[in-house]
Amino acid sequence: MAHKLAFIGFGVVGQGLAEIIRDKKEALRQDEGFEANIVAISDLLKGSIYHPNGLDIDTALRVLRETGSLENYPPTQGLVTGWDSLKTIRETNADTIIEVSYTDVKTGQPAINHCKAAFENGKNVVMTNKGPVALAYKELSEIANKHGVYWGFEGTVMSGTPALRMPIATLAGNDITEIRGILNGTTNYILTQMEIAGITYEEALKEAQELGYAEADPTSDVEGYDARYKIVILSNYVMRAPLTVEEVSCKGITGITLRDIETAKAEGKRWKLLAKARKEGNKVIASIAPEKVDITDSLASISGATNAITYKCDLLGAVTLSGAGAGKVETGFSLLIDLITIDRQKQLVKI
Ligand SMILES: NC(=O)C1=CN([C@@H]2O[C@H](COP(=O)(O)OP(=O)(O)OC[C@H]3O[C@@H](n4cnc5c(N)ncnc54)[C@H](OP(=O)(O)O)[C@@H]3O)[C@@H](O)[C@H]2O)C=CC1
Ligand SMILES: N[C@@H](CC=O)C(=O)O
Repeated sequence: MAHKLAFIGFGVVGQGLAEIIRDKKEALRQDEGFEANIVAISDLLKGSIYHPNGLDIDTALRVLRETGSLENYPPTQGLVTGWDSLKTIRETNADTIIEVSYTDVKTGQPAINHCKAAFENGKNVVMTNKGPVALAYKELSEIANKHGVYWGFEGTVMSGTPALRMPIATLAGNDITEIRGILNGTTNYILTQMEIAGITYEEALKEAQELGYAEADPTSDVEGYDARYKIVILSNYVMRAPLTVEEVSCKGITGITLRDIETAKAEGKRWKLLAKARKEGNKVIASIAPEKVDITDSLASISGATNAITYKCDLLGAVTLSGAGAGKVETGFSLLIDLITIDRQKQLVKI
């Protein structure tokens, strides 16, 4: 049966998923038996539309592109406009909420309340918003379990690259004792462009924003807060070890100048914003900080918005995964794989 989707937020990532569903509709139906009907979109400034029978994706994207407001969608019998996020979550006929609003680095709100409202109304949530997972993982997963619904958040770490699903599914049985990686696409893009293209920090940041990599407030990227959320998610979900945001020391890349980059280059080194977590007994020690890594270090060659992560496993040794860390289609894909997972789990239940 087709998923009925309601989008909360319709910026870069939301539109990325909508385009994938539109463009790969036939292939997804044939190859995966996957079908999705977008019934609602609720966005803070771009407006809100709901039709219980479904919206035409192409029309919604075109109307938004041409007029700036979803509410200029052609009026049809049954079309509702103006519902806010909570009303959309509670009162539409959607079975799954796509939560792609801003990540709030202090409170995680209103996305935490969006998740609660969805779960309490028997709806699945798939999201790329990191706040709820970093700040309320235990509480929200308990509520989701209690209501028998699915909570997917693959895209919260390394966009569509399976940084969460891969270790949980295929490294199961290992104790992951250490994680080291580049977990923010914007800062890696900035550092790469400063070195390779010789452009300034400000120019590189502007490019990262134009390419859809940066957070709505890029302070989160450049001060390391985004990577801090991601290492907290990895610790709680992948290492199964409690870690809070306050316990992670955090330094960003704002102090790094073109001159620092040139000096590192002359020394055979390269600046990278590294995220690290290491188990020590029952505790995890974690940090976010820029480091000059040797050019021979496997992370030195990770460039642009690409990210990489090494999991140190007790049975398998070090396993490294690299791939997209940000981007419209890449992160849209992370939502798609969570939706496909819902279908696969339903199939398993049937068997
Ligand atoms: N871009 C990327 O590569 C990645 C992003 N993410 C995460 O995915 C999420 C979405 O990112 P992205 O699409 O790039 O961000 P954008 O800023 O492009 O889009 C976010 C959208 O959410 C809307 N919004 C904010 N608050 C609310 C609310 N309360 N109710 C309804 N809509 C709301 C905004 O509305 P408006 O602008 O109209 O005010 C905006 O359209 C973020 O949490 C981000 O951290 C995760 C991985 C990668
Ligand atoms: N702003 C983030 C987006 C993905 O999480 C980044 O640049 O990595």
